[in-house]
Amino acid sequence: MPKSILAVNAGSSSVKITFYTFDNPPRTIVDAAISGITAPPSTLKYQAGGRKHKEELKEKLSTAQDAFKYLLQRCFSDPELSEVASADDVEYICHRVVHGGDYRDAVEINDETLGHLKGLEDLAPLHNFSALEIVRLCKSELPKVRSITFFDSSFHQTIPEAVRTYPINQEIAKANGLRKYGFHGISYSFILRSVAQFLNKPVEKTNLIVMHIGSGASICAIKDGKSVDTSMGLTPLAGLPGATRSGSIDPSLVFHYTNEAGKLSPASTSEMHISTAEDILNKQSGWKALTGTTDFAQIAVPNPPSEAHKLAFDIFVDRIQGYIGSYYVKLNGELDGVVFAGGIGEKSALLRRTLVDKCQCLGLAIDDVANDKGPGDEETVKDISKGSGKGPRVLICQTNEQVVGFDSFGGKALPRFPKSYDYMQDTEEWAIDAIEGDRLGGGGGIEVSTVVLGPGGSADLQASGFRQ
Ligand SMILES: Nc1ncnc2c1ncn2[C@@H]1O[C@H](COP(=O)(O)OP(=O)(O)O)[C@@H](O)[C@H]1O
Ligand SMILES: CC(=O)OP(=O)(O)O
Ligand SMILES: [Mg+2]
Repeated sequence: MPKSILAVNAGSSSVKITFYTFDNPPRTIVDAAISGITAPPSTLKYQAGGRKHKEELKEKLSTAQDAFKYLLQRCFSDPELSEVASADDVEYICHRVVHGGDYRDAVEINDETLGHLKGLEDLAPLHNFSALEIVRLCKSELPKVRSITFFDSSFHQTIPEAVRTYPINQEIAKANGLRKYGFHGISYSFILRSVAQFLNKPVEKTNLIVMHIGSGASICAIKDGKSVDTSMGLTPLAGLPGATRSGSIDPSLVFHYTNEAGKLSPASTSEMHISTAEDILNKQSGWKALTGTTDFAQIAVPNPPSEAHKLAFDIFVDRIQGYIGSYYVKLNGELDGVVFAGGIGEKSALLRRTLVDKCQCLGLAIDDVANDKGPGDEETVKDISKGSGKGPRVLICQTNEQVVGFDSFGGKALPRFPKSYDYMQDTEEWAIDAIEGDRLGGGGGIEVSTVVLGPGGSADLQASGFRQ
């Protein structure tokens, strides 16, 4: 029986896994997620074929590793899932890792790469630690399955030097890797391809301002298909506020907030170190600190339940508006579209309308009916602009961080795809572009093997190829 690909997305409080077939396009075999790991009881969502299931779990799952083991067992023991009955049915495990440091491409896990990634753990403690715990678990307990890590930061390697450099002592900055990295890149890469295809434009001629706004929120300026700036920085804390994150603040604020700022937080473990300041700004700020809820659906309502809820909404709108203005100028006003994505971006019609109204001077306008309706289940990109096509489009994109792009896995042949380049001739133009693209590190004489997982219906393998 052909083997499957397992995609894993370990967040700070949730773990999501999806098994895909190797078909073209790939079929989702099963989608399973556990949320609320840090705030029990945990909730399981499970979807396989036509079966959908949600339950509160009695089991105490306090770490991402526990949640991953539980999910894996649940899938392997499902009698209706003959395709994934054990680890023998899995060829690759593709992990979303938020911080990839200087890695431009996805990497296969071995002792060397794992050692390097361990060195980055402290830079994204809320994210990398849980992802790498799962990578380590896979390495020890599923040793025959190859693990490949895909980085949120890779997409932003194109950010120019003046944008990514902090004006601090450069020797110290270089020695410690202190620069802007940017995150949510797996999502931005999916959105870029989906939107370019939707607008019928080549990726490398597409200019967008994209918002990935969920419980972690960021915004990205994309010029000619490349990230030129993004709001997150050295860590995912910078930029926009989020469910529990402050976003950008005056850095000296922490020393006025508490004189314990530099001490280790009680949340630290022997392997994971978080300072008190990091803990406060990452986990005890944002909507939660302002309103008591981390659920933006309770904040983005026409009649907010309190002044604090209204303030939280206004703060978010203000910060996003500031970035849109700045990025519009950075893109020289040459903008194809403004894209809303992520849990809030995809679901909050109120936030979209408020923001677009505030950005009217840039030529943005929204169609209220289309905006209120939002995208259908199968609609990856939806145009909600008003007017006949003049001015930048206002779009919603239902992003997908599970469908990681193998396109950046340059320089290594994936044995499951020993197909010739011909295999791709009938695929979408953009997929071929991606194979040819410079981010692949491909080109004359270098062996490149690529599987581009991209948009289109239910999110999908668009092409696979192999080139000498
Ligand atoms: N209808 C809605 N209006 C506003 N926010 C919403 C709505 N539905 C969900 N959300 C918010 O989306 C966020 C989750 O976004 P998501 O991108 O899925 O999260 P994560 O960053 O955890 O991956 C939560 O803050 C949730 O409250
Ligand atoms: C990078 C980041 O903030 O990720 P998430 O939105 O999943 O927390
Ligand atoms: Mg997210």
